[in-house]
Amino acid sequence: MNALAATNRNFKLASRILGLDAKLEKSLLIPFREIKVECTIPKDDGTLASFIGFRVQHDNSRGPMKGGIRYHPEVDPDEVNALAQLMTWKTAVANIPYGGAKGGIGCNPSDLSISELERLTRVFTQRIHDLIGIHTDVPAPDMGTNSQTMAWILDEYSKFHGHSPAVVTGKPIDLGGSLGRDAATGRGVLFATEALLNESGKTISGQRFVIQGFGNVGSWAARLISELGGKVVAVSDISGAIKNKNGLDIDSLLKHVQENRGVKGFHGSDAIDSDSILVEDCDVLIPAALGGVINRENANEIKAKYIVEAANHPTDPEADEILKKNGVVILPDIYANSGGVTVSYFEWVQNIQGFMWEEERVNNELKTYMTKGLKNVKEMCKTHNCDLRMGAFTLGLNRVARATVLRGWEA
Ligand SMILES: NC(=O)C1=CN([C@@H]2O[C@H](COP(=O)(O)OP(=O)(O)OC[C@H]3O[C@@H](n4cnc5c(N)ncnc54)[C@H](O)[C@@H]3O)[C@@H](O)[C@H]2O)C=CC1
Ligand SMILES: O=C(O)CCC(=O)C(=O)O
Repeated sequence: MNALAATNRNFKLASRILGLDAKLEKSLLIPFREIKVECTIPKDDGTLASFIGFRVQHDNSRGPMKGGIRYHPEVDPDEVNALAQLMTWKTAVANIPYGGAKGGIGCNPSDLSISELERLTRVFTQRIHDLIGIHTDVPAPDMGTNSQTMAWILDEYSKFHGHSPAVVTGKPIDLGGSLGRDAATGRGVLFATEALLNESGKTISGQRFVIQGFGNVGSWAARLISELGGKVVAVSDISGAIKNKNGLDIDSLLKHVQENRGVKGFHGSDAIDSDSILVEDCDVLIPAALGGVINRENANEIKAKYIVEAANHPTDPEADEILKKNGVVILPDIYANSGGVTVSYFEWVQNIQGFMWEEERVNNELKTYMTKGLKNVKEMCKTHNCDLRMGAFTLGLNRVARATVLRGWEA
């Protein structure tokens, strides 16, 4: 199922559970604004290359719209729409004062040089600069982008609007980034997993983890899990998949990835088929790469007892049903990966205050938000007798619906 159809389906299920009025439901579903821009750059060899950039601003009833920018060949309008909508529910689940947005450029960043990426980012920023802003829409990194990308956006935006560090988050520390933002999504995944396991008397240590994706989110999750004694038994990235049933040495793997640009060929492991990563034997499966990877084709083969959705929309609704029947517990994306946007919020607050927090404060506040988030989601599950995904969706929708109704529609 396509990402937007899947997201809309979850939205509608949650809306029915809450008994939302049909007109309010329609108003919440339609995005506030969809932007599509042409970005042409000269390549290093002098030839021209054209790309399409998107920014979908889904909802701003609870505050400025917030969400990452993705550089990936599969970026398309439906996917960006779905991701923007998910950001609206995610910021509401986290209870931070934002709405939702997402952007992206259909490109393969590994085919572009650093200077080509810089030109592309600057052209994209020129096209959208008057539609983003500190109190309107605040971008951040996502797949294929990083703190350097945010630095270029900050610089280009500031040419039009004056020095504006709070216009993006996830930027380098030297430009007003927050300590702890780089690790925040992975750390949030760790806190979420810990909170879930603790409910049944389990801890990270002693559990076996499989992680799909070894970029920002997957590698930080792996590092923090192994620091707490969790065994990461298999990981994959675009280069391939590897396994060691006794647990991978994550510190050595991080060095290997830096030197070889991928997990493939890591000496302390055996190579496995990339497609089999999701069905490897483990206690906790963490998808931390693309959307839609858990679907009706592989759901019945999944051996994990828990799935913690570090990626956005990794699980198709059809797979959700199969996994529920098989007793697999899923921590949904709009809660499980909210650590990134939560620390983005701390970064924005620090920029506005002009006061930098210690990393310990950032991490402690993040733990408080993640723990409270699960408690709030579970309360909704109890009230509406539903699973964790619907608990999170009803929590997010209810908060956004209340804000929308309170603001009213007077023209
Ligand atoms: N960066 C952030 O703060 C947040 C990211 N996310 C989500 O987490 C996921 C990962 O994002 P990042 O780590 O930031 O991206 P990244 O670009 O740093 O890393 C992506 C990783 O996925 C791997 N990958 C790509 N295609 C793959 C495939 N077909 N099979 C296996 N691995 C593949 C890449 O090789 C890389 O290791 C995305 O779904 C993103 O939307 C969610 C919340 C916040
Ligand atoms: O940090 C942010 O503002 C957004 C991160 C993001 O794109 C996401 O949570 O999917």
